[in-house]
Amino acid sequence: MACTPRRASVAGMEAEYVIVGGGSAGCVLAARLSENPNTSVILVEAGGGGRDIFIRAPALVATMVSGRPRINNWAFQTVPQPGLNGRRGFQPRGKALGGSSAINAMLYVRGNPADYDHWADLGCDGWDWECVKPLFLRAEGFQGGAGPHHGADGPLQVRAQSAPRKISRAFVDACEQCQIPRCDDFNEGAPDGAGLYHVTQFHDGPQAGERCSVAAAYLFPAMGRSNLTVLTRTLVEKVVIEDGRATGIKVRRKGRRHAIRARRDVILSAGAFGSPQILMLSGVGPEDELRAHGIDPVHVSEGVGKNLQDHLDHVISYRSPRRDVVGLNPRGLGRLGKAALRWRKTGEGLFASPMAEGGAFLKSDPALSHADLQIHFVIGIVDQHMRKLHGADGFSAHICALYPHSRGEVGLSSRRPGSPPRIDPKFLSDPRDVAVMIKAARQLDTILGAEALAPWRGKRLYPNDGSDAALEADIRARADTIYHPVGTCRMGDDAEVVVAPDLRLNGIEGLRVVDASVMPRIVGGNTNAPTVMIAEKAADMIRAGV
Ligand SMILES: Cc1cc2nc3c(=O)[nH]c(=O)nc-3n(C[C@H](O)[C@H](O)[C@H](O)COP(=O)(O)OP(=O)(O)OC[C@H]3O[C@@H](n4cnc5c(N)ncnc54)[C@H](O)[C@@H]3O)c2cc1C
Repeated sequence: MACTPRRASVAGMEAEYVIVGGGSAGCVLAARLSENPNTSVILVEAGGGGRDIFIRAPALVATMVSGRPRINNWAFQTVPQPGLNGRRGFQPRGKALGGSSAINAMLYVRGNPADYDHWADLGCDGWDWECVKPLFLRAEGFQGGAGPHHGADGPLQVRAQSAPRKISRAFVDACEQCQIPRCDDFNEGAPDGAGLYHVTQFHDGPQAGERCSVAAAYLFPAMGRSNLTVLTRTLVEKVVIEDGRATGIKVRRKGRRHAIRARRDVILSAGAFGSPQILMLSGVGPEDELRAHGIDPVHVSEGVGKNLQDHLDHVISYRSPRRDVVGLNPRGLGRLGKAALRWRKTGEGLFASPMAEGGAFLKSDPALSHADLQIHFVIGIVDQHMRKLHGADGFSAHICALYPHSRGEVGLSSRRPGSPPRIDPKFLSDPRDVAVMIKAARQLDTILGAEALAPWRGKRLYPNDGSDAALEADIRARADTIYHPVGTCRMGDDAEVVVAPDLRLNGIEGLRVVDASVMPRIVGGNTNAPTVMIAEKAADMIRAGV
């Protein structure tokens, strides 16, 4: 396996393509570009190898997300959010090969076809649904076989959950009792209704039951190629730009600085926080932000770091008298222990669960043309991203507004590479988002109060009287991200965009951004599959010389 070279020196390394960040997008690019034996690729990742048990065992996601301790997680914080009573939000991000797909909930959702048509309307030629749908299908290895809405031969293994808990089915029944129709597949056209999520999990071969991170899907099978070098535990500090052209990167590895040259392109795939941060550290970004940190502008691009969009999420939790849910108490931990042993033998059972088993797409207003809210139904109590632990057995349901109007930004907290970016989502800064979240919280309340969930319902955490004022207060006191930051290197064709629809950086040769940061507008669903699609399309364009 040609992973981190043991003896070869990093100094003096060069390749045609140098990819920064081995996350969802970076792994797709490294694998696709190195399919051509006549080209060479170096992939540089700050985190580790992405193969440990925390990543492979789906249920262990709970130990990574909280960032306490930091396992494969950058565990960023936002600046205080006035919309959230001045609280700092928490922003987990994957730090390992696989990136955030190594610590995510594995939910496979593409969003609404109309989202991509809207991208095209925003000046992203070639990114409408008709153009991108085949790329989703090419990426997918669906257990249920190929069909009009699924691909079966792609690297990303996708399956229906093998053994969802009874309570998740009861959640779907509860939705039906609230006139939300049943939906068997959220990826058959526009998602609408309640059902069980499909997951990016191996269904085939010796890894069956393990998480299928994008590294496991695309990169690991390609690591034997002699034209692909993968450097882990290597921090990219900046892009080197000479005479208006990106010629390579500066990295820090084992305490030493090195330069790596790119003969053709440097490709930034460091995610919605990492990519704008690296651009700014390289002198590319808003002039005031650069000068405030003593960085001489190499190229002023006011859009870098702007347009941050994320799904703000409100969660309601109940204790449960039943034992067929997850609880962090001696009996619950005993059940998890048994489930771990079963999973090791069979790849099945509670340890294979994404925890967020059930879901729904619904409308905050019946007059809307499509769903603008999404629910994640979780089989245990989740409070503050698992940073506040409860011993009781229980369940939680999250609801988020899919199309927020608030726009935030990413900047620098320091000019020192390795320091965290300044993240300001500006949650609820647009009052329209407050109104939608109040409606969302009320709908979730009604669903969780439905008859189907009665056997599981115990005492509710954080009860309120259900008035607008009480719901708003609860949202401002507790809501936070559901982990979908995008948009900070926006693609499009107007003067403020960071990248053109070919994902080349406007104003600098030989530099592209390929990751969730290029989305001009957040999609109405989870963001991993869309990011994989973006990287598949980027690989096509790069190979075609676009
Ligand atoms: C807890 C959590 C749960 C989620 N659940 C889901 C889900 O169930 N379904 C879904 O579809 N989406 C989910 N998401 C979102 C989804 O995983 C992300 O949108 C997607 O992975 C983003 O891909 P990316 O390539 O843009 O960035 P990432 O995958 O985050 O990759 C960026 C990579 O760059 C590396 N990097 C950053 N800076 C540097 C640097 N300076 N030098 C070197 N390397 C660097 C990082 O370590 C990382 O590996 C979740 C995310 C999180 C955090």
